[in-house]
Amino acid sequence: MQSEGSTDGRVGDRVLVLNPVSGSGDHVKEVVERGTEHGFEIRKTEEDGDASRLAREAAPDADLIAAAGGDGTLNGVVNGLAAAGELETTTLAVIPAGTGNNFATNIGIQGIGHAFTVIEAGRRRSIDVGIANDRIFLNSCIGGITAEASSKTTPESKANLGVLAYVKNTFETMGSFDSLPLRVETARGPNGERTRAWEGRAMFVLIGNCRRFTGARTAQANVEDGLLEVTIVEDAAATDLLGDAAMQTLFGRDSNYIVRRRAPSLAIESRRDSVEYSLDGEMLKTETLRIETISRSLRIAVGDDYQPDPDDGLLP
Ligand SMILES: Nc1ncnc2c1ncn2[C@@H]1O[C@H](COP(=O)(O)OP(=O)(O)OP(=O)(O)O)[C@@H](O)[C@H]1O
Repeated sequence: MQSEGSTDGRVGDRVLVLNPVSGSGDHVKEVVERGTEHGFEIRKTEEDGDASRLAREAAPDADLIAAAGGDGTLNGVVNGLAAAGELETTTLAVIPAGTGNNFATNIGIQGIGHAFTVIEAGRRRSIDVGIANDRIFLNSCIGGITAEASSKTTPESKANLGVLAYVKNTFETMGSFDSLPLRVETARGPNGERTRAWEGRAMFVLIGNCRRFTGARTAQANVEDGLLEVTIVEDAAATDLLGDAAMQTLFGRDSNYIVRRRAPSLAIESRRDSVEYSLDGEMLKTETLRIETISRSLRIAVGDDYQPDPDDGLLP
């Protein structure tokens, strides 16, 4: 671990966890300069797992932890806060320095400079986080995406399409895709009684905490309602899934292949082998996945464009 901006070796009130290789890797100088100016102690990640470890170590003493990197770095930092038991007591700031920066966009943060303006002057909100088995996700948990496809997604494609890029990429890299025999049980009430079940062959299961995947009126879901947006993409072997138009058909509001639910918790069971899930881009392999939200549990600095209820005032 390298540390900059520290005067006495103790963790300061403000700690910035910096991934120096995320995105195109040209953000380091600006983040270090601005971070130091704003009183942050800077800790750079050196390998996988560092974002979580550094955040966990810093959380007991820090009031504010900033994550500079992409969605993966942010995911690590939030998991570190949770591991330290400081999810609700340490404020998180997001400095977008990744490829897609999906989460930063969702909370109204438009760039590195803007992130520091938000840190000093922006609102604080308490938002929901998702937990899949014992791991936290902020944006999404996606089943049916392989690590191979995830790693081959190009930066351009990620920036333009977000999660759809992963879906499209899976088809492009694999040629064909063996759908997953799954049972998905969603709960209706917050106390977890599972009331609805779907069973069949799914190509993908997408669980969104704060981002609408498709057919969306807005780019952001409600991140303070204690609900997850569940989208099951049923096997559609006959469809040509490679074109953008076909993707639109597949994900459009009226598609026959899509099952949509909103639920505070759910369980996904594989009827065959383990399934690979992507949690904000970080992979997890398991046969059974239990997912729930912890409502309004993460205190976070948000930009002016962030809307607590993005549907408010829109026609149904
Ligand atoms: N110093 C480092 N050298 C190499 N890899 C690193 C280093 N620090 C972190 N990593 C790796 O970076 C990955 C996280 O990257 P991150 O998701 O933040 O950026 P990105 O992929 O460019 O952006 P996005 O997820 O927004 O598309 C983690 O898998 C982690 O293992």
